[in-house]
Amino acid sequence: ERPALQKLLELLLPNLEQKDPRQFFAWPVTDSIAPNYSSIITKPMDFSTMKQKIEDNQYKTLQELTDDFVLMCNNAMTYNQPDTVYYKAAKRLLHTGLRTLTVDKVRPYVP
Ligand SMILES: NC(=O)c1ccc2nc(N)sc2c1
Repeated sequence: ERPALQKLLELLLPNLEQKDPRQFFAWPVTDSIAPNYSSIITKPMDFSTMKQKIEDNQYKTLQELTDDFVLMCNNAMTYNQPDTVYYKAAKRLLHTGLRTLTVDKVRPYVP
């Protein structure tokens, strides 16, 4: 049986993945493409892992998925230097992705 939250997350994830057209965040980063990655980044995260966690019903709230999304972006801004395509893509993804995940609480709706 698929809980309502799981269905919502299955709808949201593709929207976030589309914001990463170069698929820098699609799969776990390997030490072969990123030297010493596993010794620098203690909690790796990527979209394929997030998808598996959704399917395994491991997210109990939207905030938990949001936390993994932020972790994924911050990892890239930790490992990669600011002048790299990876850092710049992570910074942009973080901001555009958070708009999708965060209902706009700043300006309450005035009917
Ligand atoms: N998500 C990342 O931090 C990331 C992704 C891909 C990639 N390819 C490299 N040669 S370094 C690198 C870092």
